[in-house]
Amino acid sequence: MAYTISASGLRKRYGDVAAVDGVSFDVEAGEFFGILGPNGAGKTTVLEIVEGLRRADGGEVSVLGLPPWPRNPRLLPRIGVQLQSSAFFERLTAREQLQTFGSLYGVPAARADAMLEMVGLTDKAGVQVEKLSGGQAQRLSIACALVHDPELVFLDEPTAALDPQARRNLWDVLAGISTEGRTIVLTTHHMDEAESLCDRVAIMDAGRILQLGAPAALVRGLDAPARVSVASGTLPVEDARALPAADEVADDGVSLVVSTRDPGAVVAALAAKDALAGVRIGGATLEDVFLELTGREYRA
Ligand SMILES: Nc1ncnc2c1ncn2[C@@H]1O[C@H](COP(=O)(O)OP(=O)(O)OP(=O)(O)O)[C@@H](O)[C@H]1O
Repeated sequence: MAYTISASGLRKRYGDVAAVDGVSFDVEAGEFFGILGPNGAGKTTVLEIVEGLRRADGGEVSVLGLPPWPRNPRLLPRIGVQLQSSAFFERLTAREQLQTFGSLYGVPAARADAMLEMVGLTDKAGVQVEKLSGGQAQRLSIACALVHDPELVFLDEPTAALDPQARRNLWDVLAGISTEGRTIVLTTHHMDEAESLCDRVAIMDAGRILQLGAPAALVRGLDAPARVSVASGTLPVEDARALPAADEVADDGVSLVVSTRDPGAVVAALAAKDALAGVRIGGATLEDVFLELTGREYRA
């Protein structure tokens, strides 16, 4: 099968730092693919190599069947790139900014308004870019990356520095653009973002891919216990330890948390004791996968 992106054995070194240390992955057409990892993991460097912005020291990469390096003009109309720091013309309005980008690709000026609507910025069409909020500017930069209707889109930490609500709004936009067979590659250091948006994720750390797969498959592969929590003081810790199917119990003064492989049995036993105040049940997450892989807390 012809992959939209095929990378094998990519390497890039900056002085003593092996920023990318043998990275291989394939992305299928129409996939929403995430590269997930903490700061400095090498995500941006991988993306830049694939985009044709940076030359690898070693390895092979093909994008839409073509080598991206040396910079390949035939690829440019087919890919959209949203960089971490967007270079806007600050005095232009949001609409003018999009029209300017679009004109580089021969896109009709009218498309600017359709793009503004897609990212929820119609009411900001006449506002100068320098007056947009961080979240609005991020949405505009995504619209700029999409103005020429590329079949493959790269988004480098599109929700960085956004508040939780703006992040959620942007997730809706990103889920929306992942249609019509478009392929999206996104880097993020938010586990929940990758879990919610991506068909498959590559978890990177220190220049390597540690694990690659569908988020749910990675989490299921862990076979990690679920956590049932109730408000602290709802029942004594000793009683919680005696519950059927309780593996571990911890009480931090706010919540009493029972780790278990059988959350149904724990909840039923708590119900029988009338001890369900503030009950919550949580399964393992990608964060647990990262912890398992690296033996340490995730450092975003
Ligand atoms: N132009 C450069 N010159 C020297 N070192 C660099 C350069 N770009 C990146 N590095 C180093 O390479 C490593 C990987 O950086 P990279 O930006 O690819 O990571 P990242 O996962 O994208 O991080 P972040 O989440 O902070 O963007 C880091 O140690 C970084 O300091």
